[in-house]
Amino acid sequence: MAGASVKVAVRVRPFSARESSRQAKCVIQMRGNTTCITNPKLPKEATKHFTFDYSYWSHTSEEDPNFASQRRVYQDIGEEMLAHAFEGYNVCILAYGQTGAGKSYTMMGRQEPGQRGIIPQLCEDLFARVAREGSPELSFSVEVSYLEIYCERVRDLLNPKSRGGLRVREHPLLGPYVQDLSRLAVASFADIADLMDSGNKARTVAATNMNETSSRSHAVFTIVFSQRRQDPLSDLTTEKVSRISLVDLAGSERADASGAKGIRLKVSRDPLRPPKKRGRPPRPHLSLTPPPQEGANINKSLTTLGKVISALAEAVSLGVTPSPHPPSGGPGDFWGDPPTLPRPQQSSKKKKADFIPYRDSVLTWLLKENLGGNSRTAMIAALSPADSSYEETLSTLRYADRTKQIRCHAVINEDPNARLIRELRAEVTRLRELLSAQGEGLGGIWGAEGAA
Ligand SMILES: Nc1ncnc2c1ncn2[C@@H]1O[C@H](COP(=O)(O)OP(=O)(O)OP(=O)(O)O)[C@@H](O)[C@H]1O
Repeated sequence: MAGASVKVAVRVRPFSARESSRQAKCVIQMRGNTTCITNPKLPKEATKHFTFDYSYWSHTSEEDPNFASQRRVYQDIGEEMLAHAFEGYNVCILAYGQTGAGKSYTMMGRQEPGQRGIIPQLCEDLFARVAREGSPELSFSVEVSYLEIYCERVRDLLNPKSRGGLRVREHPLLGPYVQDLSRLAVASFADIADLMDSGNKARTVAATNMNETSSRSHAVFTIVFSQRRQDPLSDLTTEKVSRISLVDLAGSERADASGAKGIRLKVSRDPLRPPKKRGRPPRPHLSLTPPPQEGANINKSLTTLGKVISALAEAVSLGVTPSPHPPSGGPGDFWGDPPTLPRPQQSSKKKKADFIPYRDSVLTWLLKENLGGNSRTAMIAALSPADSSYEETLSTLRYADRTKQIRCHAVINEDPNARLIRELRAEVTRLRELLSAQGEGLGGIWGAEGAA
């Protein structure tokens, strides 16, 4: 199979209060799937056009027939990805874009009616479908984890005691994972909504020029969804497991553009000292006083993500299938400086394909399978409409354009029994269809003969 391309959507939000107060001009137009951007400093310069799987116009309001609501975005992207998860594929939805462009709104949204984002809608649909399809033969289990990567350190958002610094390790078959990350079983949408809520409250935020509550970290919400089927004919139990990764990336702008330059994590106590009181540590908040640190570190993961995307796109243009499983040689552990892997002699095309720098950041290492590997992946690039953000928005559009070229090679994650039964069932269906087609053909001839 050639593999499926990463689905790419872009979405433009309304003006923020700050942009409106500065009489911002909208530099984005959308027609069908095409997004156009005009340079406000050179309005006579040709408008740049980009075509994506979806271009969502959310700059106006519900009254506008072209307006893309939270529901519409979910129906196009979330529903498709959930259907793939039920088929047994790993799926991933990533939100990318400048600070304040609307990533968290698209992924999480707000509590008010009609404002919920992809993650809560997908979780609700998942449990609704589980309730509809569950039977004595088919049972489901759902587990969730929620982590943030802040300054290349992983923190468990579902463990009130976690202060970051969890190790990322590699399982020989299952790939990279976070050691000691909580994975909590949930039985209903209410359970998952509670966890989401407490995880969101624990995220590292800061006020920036672009966004009053800017998420400064990359947040990865993962649902491990298992389907166990008892086959009544063979009496075999088969299992399919899919991993649903929902990722809200930190703002992609240069640190100085957001005003985030010169800020760093400020917690109300020394993070190396044990907490005095029991319970959740205070929510990390950033202040503008201490020396710079954050920008470079956040950008390490984002810069590497950009390099991974470029390398994957280049590999596709060279006609090479890159492997997210490069020749192993380093330790199965990623903490601190990534190991340098010894590389065997290979053709220059193959070399290029293996130079996908997944290991250069925690984010890309954890999302390795979702970027060109065993996953169905979608990216939503959030755009600011304002002329003041022109450069950043153009760079987001170019990033999204490159992402379109990536192909993933998803397989159904099932045990060998499940695969055998599924293949035999498909074979039976194929033979039945063949027989009935031949029967119809013969019936047609006989019918014609009978009529003669
Ligand atoms: N499509 C939209 N419709 C209405 N409001 C929106 C939309 N997109 C974003 N907003 C609002 O704009 C503000 C910034 O959005 P959001 O927090 O989602 O940005 P972000 O890209 O996640 O930023 P950061 O990287 O700083 O966390 C929020 O108040 C959000 O509610």
